[in-house]
Amino acid sequence: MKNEFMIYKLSETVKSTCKIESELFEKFNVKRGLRNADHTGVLVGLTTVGDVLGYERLEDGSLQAIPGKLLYRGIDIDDLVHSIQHEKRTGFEEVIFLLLSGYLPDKDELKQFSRLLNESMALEKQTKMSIIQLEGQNIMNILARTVLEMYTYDEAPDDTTRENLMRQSIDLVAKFPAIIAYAYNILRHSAKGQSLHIRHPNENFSIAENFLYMMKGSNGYTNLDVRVLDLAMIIHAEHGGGNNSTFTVRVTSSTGTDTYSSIAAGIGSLKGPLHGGANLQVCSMFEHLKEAINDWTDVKELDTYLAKMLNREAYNKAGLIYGIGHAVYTISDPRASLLKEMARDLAEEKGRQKEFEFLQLIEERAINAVMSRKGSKAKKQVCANVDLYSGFVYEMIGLPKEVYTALFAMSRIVGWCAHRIEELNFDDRRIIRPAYKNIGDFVEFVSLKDR
Ligand SMILES: CC(=O)SCCNC(=O)CCNC(=O)[C@H](O)C(C)(C)COP(=O)(O)OP(=O)(O)OC[C@H]1O[C@@H](n2cnc3c(N)ncnc32)[C@H](O)[C@@H]1OP(=O)(O)O
Ligand SMILES: O=C([O-])CC(=O)C(=O)O
Repeated sequence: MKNEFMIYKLSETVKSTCKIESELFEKFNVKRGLRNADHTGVLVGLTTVGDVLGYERLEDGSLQAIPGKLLYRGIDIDDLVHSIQHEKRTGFEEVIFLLLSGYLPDKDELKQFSRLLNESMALEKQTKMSIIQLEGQNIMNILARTVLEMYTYDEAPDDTTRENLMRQSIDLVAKFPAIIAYAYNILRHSAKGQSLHIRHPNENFSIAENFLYMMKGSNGYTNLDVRVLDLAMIIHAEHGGGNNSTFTVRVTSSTGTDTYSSIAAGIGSLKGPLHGGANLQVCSMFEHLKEAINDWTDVKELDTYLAKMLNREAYNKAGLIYGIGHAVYTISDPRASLLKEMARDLAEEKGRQKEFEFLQLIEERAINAVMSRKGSKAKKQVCANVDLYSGFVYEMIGLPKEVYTALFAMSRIVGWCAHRIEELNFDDRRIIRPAYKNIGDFVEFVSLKDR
């Protein structure tokens, strides 16, 4: 038997071994996707890091949809972003401080903390060499592998004391930009034959500026690009304990494993097209719709096409419209609204209003398409999520699509670390270990000679 046939034969068995009747989930009261019947999440933990609000529970137990709110250590991100924007400065460093420590730094603390971050940004020679050797296509996989390798260069990799966790967290947050920028430059060099630049991070730059500098060199970006990237990073930094990647970090942390193993698992989760990888999916979908729709203002033409997409007849036949829908948010995702504001302003500046307006129309008609498809059975309102406008914003500041999901990781590493520290430091903590009911039959063992 050829190896291919053996693989085919084994994979055919999956048809029956993975078949689980839908009714059984209800019969055994299984919360599919850890979700209650009304689509709200099953409560599995308590946190003080972030809060994600999309609905209110009324006294009679029913749900009331509300405009989305996101709090970082109790502070509304709308307020954080708007005040930093108003002051025309960068603020990611103070958000890192806030999320890791629980309070906003004063001027001296921020200065010292920023210096500590800057001093930790450069990569070890060995790490640089192994990124060069990897030269892979997917930067998320290179990031995960590099993080796992950082274990080797850490003198106390398995130490889970508070101080060591904080040191490792700061180190990871500081090093992600260089890992991602180097991985991209090596990819560009090997895949597109362009000159290879490995720029040393500048100790006087913010994280956002350092990333742009390491990606593109000092003449490759403007002050506005730095501020836009900084705000986008603030917006993506944290999203409660229940989002798939943070929960993955909390689940793995609950075993007491090392920081690098746990963060690499979070990166793997974030890469998925239903989670952080959706920002890349939105870009491909937007490119596709720009081609497929003749008149970008024709609502009927777009509606017909979106209905085909939901019917699995068009685009990638997944039946999804990327950048739409959220497990918690109903009326709006506050981050999508902030990114949309940024996209509108940038589009005006860069003369790309037509594309912005088309994306905005896609948002409106896609929400309508998903809701109409559900009709009276719709349990929940859908809205645009954080991934709908982020890629368009990144593209307008000249960043290549290969780094979009990695940029999400470059921000969310902060939330992951804050949650890991919490998971390992509250009293009465316990390994996370839910249950799966086995619905298979009991089978008698048959010895090899009798099979
Ligand atoms: C950073 C982030 O992770 S943000 C999310 C990024 N992901 C995407 O943009 C991918 C597209 N969106 C989706 O797949 C989903 O909306 C998710 C995965 C984000 C959330 O999924 P869920 O929590 O299961 O959504 P929710 O419970 O609100 O589902 C409501 C219904 O609308 C449907 N729906 C929700 N979003 C979409 C969508 N974008 N396209 C088609 N149908 C959708 C769901 O299939 C569900 O149908 P069902 O009741 O028959 O199961
Ligand atoms: O909360 C979620 O399920 C996904 C999300 O938006 C995020 O992690 O930013």
